[in-house]
Amino acid sequence: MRAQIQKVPQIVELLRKKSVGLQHFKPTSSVCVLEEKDAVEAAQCPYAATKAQSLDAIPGPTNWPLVGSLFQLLRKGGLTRQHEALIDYHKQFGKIFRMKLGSFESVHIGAPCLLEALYRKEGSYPQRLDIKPWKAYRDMRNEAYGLLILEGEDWQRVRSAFQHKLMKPTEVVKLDGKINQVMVDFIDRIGHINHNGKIEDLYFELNKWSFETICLVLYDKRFGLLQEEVNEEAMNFITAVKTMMSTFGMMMVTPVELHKSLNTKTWQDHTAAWDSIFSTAKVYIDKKLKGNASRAPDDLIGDILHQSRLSKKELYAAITELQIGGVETTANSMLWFIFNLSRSPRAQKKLLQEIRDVVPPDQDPCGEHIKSMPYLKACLKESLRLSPSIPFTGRTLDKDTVLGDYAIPKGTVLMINSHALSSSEEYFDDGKQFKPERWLRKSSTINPFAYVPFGIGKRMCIGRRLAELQLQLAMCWLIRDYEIVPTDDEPLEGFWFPIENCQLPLSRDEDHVQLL
Ligand code: HEM
Repeated sequence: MRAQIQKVPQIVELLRKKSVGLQHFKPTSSVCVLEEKDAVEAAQCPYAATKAQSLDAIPGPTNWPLVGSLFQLLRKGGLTRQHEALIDYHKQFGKIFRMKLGSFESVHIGAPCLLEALYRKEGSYPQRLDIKPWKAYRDMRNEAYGLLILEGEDWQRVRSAFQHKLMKPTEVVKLDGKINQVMVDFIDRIGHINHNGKIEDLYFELNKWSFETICLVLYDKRFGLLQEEVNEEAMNFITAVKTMMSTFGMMMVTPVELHKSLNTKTWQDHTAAWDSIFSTAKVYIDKKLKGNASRAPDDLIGDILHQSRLSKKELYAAITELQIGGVETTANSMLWFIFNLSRSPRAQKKLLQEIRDVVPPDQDPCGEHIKSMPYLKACLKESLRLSPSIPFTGRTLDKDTVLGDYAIPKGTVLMINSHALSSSEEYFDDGKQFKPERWLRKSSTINPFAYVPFGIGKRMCIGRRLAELQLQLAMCWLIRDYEIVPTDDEPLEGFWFPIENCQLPLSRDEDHVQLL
């Protein structure tokens, strides 16, 4: 099956199957969670302005009428290279700068100290930035909002319904069986689809893997995406998610009302995609609601449906957004995890040793094993630091707030530039290098506010623990059977935003193929 897919970094790895000695060659971006403990231990923000200046005093790039810095950003490579432009702007304007892109104005922060100040002043219902295109669709179709776009007490109500089951490690670990069910198929598929060590589009395969996993967790439904013949319903579903994701960026920087009133192609595609997503999701959520009397121990969503007082409409929106939140982010993180290990044979060897020490050869890796694998955790952390799949998150200030030297008024959108923070040599020694050991040092000097791949505070990623378990288990399965070897040492071009209709067949590079 061939499909259209986003552009992927030029990653080509050679995977050698250790068990049979056959040569397999396969081709190919938490907050992490700032743990409460870390936050407490973190140094207090060293500065708070005695005499704060106004918002207008914050430096920033060109601000032309109507377009702001849009053309400048386009010249720097456009939305797909935004993360690099942000690093450049921080170098040019300092830890805080102000930028306008079309109608979207924001203040960018790129210093742990400013992030800490923001974290400590966080209210009960932190707001992210408004995703207007999503809200416009829901309002038009009279659908509810989910966690990604909800605000205030409604957000907290829905968040609490999911928080316990999704953020508690002892609950999430119960999902290892479902994750492994999909992994068995994924490993099998890799074995089948690599031809002379070449897999045409690993990123697409990883998207199908993450899609299949999150759907099994949320809807208890296997879509068969990793089978030879993928059914139409599944393809339509995955295509709709991709179309929805690839059409909303444009409507973030140009008024969505305009798109709606002119019925632009972007708006039409966006709404058609949401229609398709909702209609499919509703079928499976309804099935779960009907058959919810007897639940398996790993039926996380069944338990939530049973216990929560959310309306059906709220459940549709919340579960659909969990799915949206979990596909691309996890696939992208896995791709980068593979890539980073491909360029660090030493780390890979150490990781293989840890896996062999902990997982008996006749057993599948499971959640319990992961608990005894500090090196695996460090490798994932380091990969997310170097290559976070989401380069920034946002907050809309719900009160006037002093950050550093500036008094920033209520309503201002703040962008937390997590990628700029975690890739900075200022906060990470040898910051451009993949060094998992940095996370294992006894006396670590890493500022926890410099590493936030899953966001921060009350609004941080609710799928973090599930994603981490999924990524760690997947890497165990892969490393146990394969050696990941880079076939080139070309510098990478990272990406974070979907590019439509871009197929990137990865070709075998004879110079770099490593033969057994
Ligand atoms: C490696 C994978 C993932 C990464 C890097 C990631 C990253 C993020 C980030 C940066 C945020 C914004 C947090 C903030 O503003 O402070 C977020 C929010 C969110 N994520 Fe994830 N995520 C991942 C996986 C998942 C998964 C698997 C799910 C679903 C189970 C998910 C669901 C969500 C939801 C619903 C939110 C909004 C939470 C709220 O506002 O209450 N994410 N994620």
